[in-house]
Amino acid sequence: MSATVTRLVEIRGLKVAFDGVQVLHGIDLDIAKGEAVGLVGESGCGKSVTWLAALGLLPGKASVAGSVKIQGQEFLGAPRAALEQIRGGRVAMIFQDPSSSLNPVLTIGRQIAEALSIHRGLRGEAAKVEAWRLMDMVGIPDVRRRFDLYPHEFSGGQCQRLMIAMALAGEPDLLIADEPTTALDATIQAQILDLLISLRAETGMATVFISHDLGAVSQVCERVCVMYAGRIVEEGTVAELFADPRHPYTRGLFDAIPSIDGPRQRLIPIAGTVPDPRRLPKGCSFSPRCSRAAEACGQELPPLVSIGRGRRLACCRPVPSAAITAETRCRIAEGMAR
Ligand SMILES: Nc1ncnc2c1ncn2[C@@H]1O[C@H](COP(=O)(O)OP(=O)(O)OP(=O)(O)O)[C@@H](O)[C@H]1O
Repeated sequence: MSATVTRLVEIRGLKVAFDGVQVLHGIDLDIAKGEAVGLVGESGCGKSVTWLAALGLLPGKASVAGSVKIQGQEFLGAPRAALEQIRGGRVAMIFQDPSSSLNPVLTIGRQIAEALSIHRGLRGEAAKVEAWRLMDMVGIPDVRRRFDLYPHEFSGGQCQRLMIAMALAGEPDLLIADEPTTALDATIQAQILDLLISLRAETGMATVFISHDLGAVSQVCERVCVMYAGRIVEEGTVAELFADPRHPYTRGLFDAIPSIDGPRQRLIPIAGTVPDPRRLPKGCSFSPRCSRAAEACGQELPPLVSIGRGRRLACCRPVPSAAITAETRCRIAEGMAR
């Protein structure tokens, strides 16, 4: 975990339930200033809910407990006005489908200018000039003309760039990018990843990158948290985790990366599916799918414990370090290089 002095976000014991069904079981997570952290795991593991809960964006039926401090200020249960001031300002979030977040009946320029007015008090010509600068910064060509276009006049990749421009309007300390490239084709995905990397270098903002794609995470992030069934099960720097994944689930995610090397290497999907939060198995939630599970794994829930500086693991029978096969290493290297 990061030193207190550089801590931007401190999440402790974050729990979420919908209609009495618990989907998040006590997340502890720190983000340091300027750091890029990836959250990976299969669909339904709780990656999005973690951040929607942290930012007070879940629907009213959700019950949320724990503590979320951003720059030392408690976020959970804070008055609505305080939340709104921080959201979109010091903390911004972008989503998978930019077209659903952009207003189709307002020009792009007006939407960015509005964000600048709310978060930085800019109006008129000053807002326009700053909007041009932001559009240019995210790689939109011919910004003066395009300022007056509507969202449908931009491609999917450009709409994601524009969403990022709007997110930057509040000069955020933290950008949460929830599957920002999933809806885009491979070439555009790579361009958006490059953009996120260069913007972080330029602005110094911290980034949380939520993704199924371990390769993309390795490009954008320094640290990764692997989530399963509403819990963090493994955490480490990209270098450590990719060289030595200890949780059988993390290892399974690596084995399930499609190989670009054709049929010579088989993709090995993780057997079974993420459990329904209403019917979580006893003990370790991953144990019914785990090839290493022993009897004890179905009895006791392994706590998330530190196994080294910045490294955490929740597993009774971790993969021995030496057990990573050459084939898995090859997949990992391919994933990182992509
Ligand atoms: N509004 C909601 N009402 C009820 N259950 C919800 C709601 N939002 C999320 N959930 C449940 O919470 C759990 C975690 O969902 P979440 O969206 O965080 O998963 P995820 O890991 O982000 O998956 P994906 O990659 O598909 O977005 C899932 O079981 C999901 O069905």
